[in-house]
Amino acid sequence: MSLEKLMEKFLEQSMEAEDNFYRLEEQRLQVEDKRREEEHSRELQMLQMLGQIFASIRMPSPAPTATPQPSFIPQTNLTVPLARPSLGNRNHPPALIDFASHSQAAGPGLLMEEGDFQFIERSFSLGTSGMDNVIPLVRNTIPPLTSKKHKGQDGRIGIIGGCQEYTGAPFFAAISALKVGADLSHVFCTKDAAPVIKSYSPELIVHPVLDSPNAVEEIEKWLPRLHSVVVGPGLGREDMLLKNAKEIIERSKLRGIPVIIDADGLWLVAKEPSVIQGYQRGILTPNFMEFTRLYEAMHHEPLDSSDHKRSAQQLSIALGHLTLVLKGEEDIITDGKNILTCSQEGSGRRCGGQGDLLSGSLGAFAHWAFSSPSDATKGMNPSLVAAFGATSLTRQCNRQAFHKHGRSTTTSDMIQEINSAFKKLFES
Ligand SMILES: NC(=O)C1=CN([C@@H]2O[C@H](COP(=O)(O)OP(=O)(O)OC[C@H]3O[C@@H](n4cnc5c(N)ncnc54)[C@H](O)[C@@H]3O)[C@@H](O)[C@H]2O)[C@@H](O)CC1
Ligand SMILES: Nc1ncnc2c1ncn2[C@@H]1O[C@H](COP(=O)(O)OP(=O)(O)OP(=O)(O)O)[C@@H](O)[C@H]1O
Repeated sequence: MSLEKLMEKFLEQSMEAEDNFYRLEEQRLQVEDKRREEEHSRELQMLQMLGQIFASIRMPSPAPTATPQPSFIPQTNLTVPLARPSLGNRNHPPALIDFASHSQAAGPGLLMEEGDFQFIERSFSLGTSGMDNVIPLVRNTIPPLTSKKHKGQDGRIGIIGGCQEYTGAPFFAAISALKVGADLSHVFCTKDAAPVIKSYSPELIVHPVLDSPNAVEEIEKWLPRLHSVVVGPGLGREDMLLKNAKEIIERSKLRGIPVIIDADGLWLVAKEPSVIQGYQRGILTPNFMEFTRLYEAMHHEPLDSSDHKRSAQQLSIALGHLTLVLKGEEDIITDGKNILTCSQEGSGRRCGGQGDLLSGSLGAFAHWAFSSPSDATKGMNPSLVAAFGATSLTRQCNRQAFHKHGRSTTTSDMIQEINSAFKKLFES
C-alpha cells in the first residue's frame, strides 16, 4: 500500500474514532443532563413541601379570598404588579405567583398557533414587590455551582457572527455568556475575523468557518454539542453569510436548540420571517431600529410608535408568539400573551455593544430556563423568564459600570461588572 493510501486510511480511522468519541460523549451528557433534571425536580418538590409547612406556620387560617391571584387584563395600557409577597428566600417556590394557568410553556421545537388577544401585563422594577416575584423564577433556573459537575454541563453556547468589519460584537456576546456562567463559548465567524477575536481572549473557542464553502456542514457538526445559539452579533449583511446563518437557524430548530437572534440576524428575519416564525424556542432582541424594520416587514404598514407595548405584542403574534425583547428606556418582553417590562435602573450611557452583552448572556439564561423543570418557572414561558434575567442583568451592569466610569463607560466596563451584578440580582 502506498504511503498516500496509508495516510488516507489513517485519517479516515482517526475521523471515525473522533466521531465515535463525540457520539459517546453526547450520550453521556444526555444521561447526565437527565440526572441533573431529576435531581433539580426532587429538590424543588422538597422545597415546595418545606415552603407549604412554612407558609402554614405564617398564615394559619388563610381565607380562600385572601390569596392574591394574577389578574388577566385584556388591554395593553394597564400595569398590574404581582401582589403576593415574597418570603425572601429564593428557594421557596410557594412564594411565587402561579403562572401555570395563564401562560403557555414552550415545548421543544413546538410551533404555536395564534392565540386569543388576552394577555397579562406584569411590570417590574427593582425595589418593588413585582421584581421580587420574577427574579425568583430566574433564580430557580440557575444551575448551582457544585463540584459534582463536569465542564460543559452549565452551558455550551454558540455565537454565529463576526466578519471583517465587526469583531467586537461576537466577542462581547461570547465572553458575556462565559462570564454569566456558561462553561464553553464557541464563536463561528469568517476566516479573517477569527485571529482578531482569538487575540481578544484565549477563553473563547473560535471557528473560522462562516464564509467557507461548506460552512453549514462545518457548523452543524457542533450543533449536537451546543445548548443554545445566538445568531447575529457582528454577522454583517453579506448575502452568503446571511444564507449560512439562515441554514444554521433551520438546523438548530430541528434539534430544538434555543435560538436567540440579534443585530444582523434580525435583518435576515425582516427579509425572511419564516426562518424563525412560530419556533417556540426562538427569542428576538431588537433595538428600536431593528424592531421598526421587523414590524414594517410583517405588517406592511408604518409602525405607530405611540404604544410600544401593543406594537411589540402585535409583532410577537404575527411571528407566531415568538418571544420579543424590545430594548429601550424600559425593556418590553412579550410572547404575545404575556408582557413583562424590565425597568431596572441603568444609566444614560448608550455605548455600542451593550446589546451583545444582553444577547450573549441570554444564550446562557435560555439554556438554563429550557432545561429546568416547568415548576421552576411556575409554568411561565421559559423564554420570558430567561429574557427577564438577561435584561435585568444588562441594565444592572450598565448602572454599576456607569457609577465607576461615568461618560467613559464602555461595554468592556460593563462586562467587568457581570459577576457582582449577577450576585446582587440572583444570589443575594
Ligand atoms: N464593536 C463591535 O464590533 C460592534 C458591532 N456591532 C454590530 O454592528 C452591526 C450593525 O448594528 P447597528 O445597530 O449599527 O445597525 P442598525 O442598522 O440596526 O442601526 C442603524 C442605526 O440606527 C441607530 N439606532 C439604534 N438604536 C436606535 C434607536 N433606539 N432610535 C434611533 N436610532 C437608533 C444606530 O445608531 C445606527 O446608526 C451589527 O452586526 C452589530 O452586531 C454592534 O453590536 C456594536 C458593537
Ligand atoms: N434608553 C435606555 N435607558 C436605559 N437602558 C437602555 C436604554 N436603551 C437601551 N437600554 C439597555 O441597553 C441594553 C442594550 O440596548 P441597545 O438598545 O443599546 O441595544 P443594541 O443597539 O442592539 O446594542 P449593540 O450596540 O450591541 O448593537 C438593553 O439591555 C437595554 O435594556
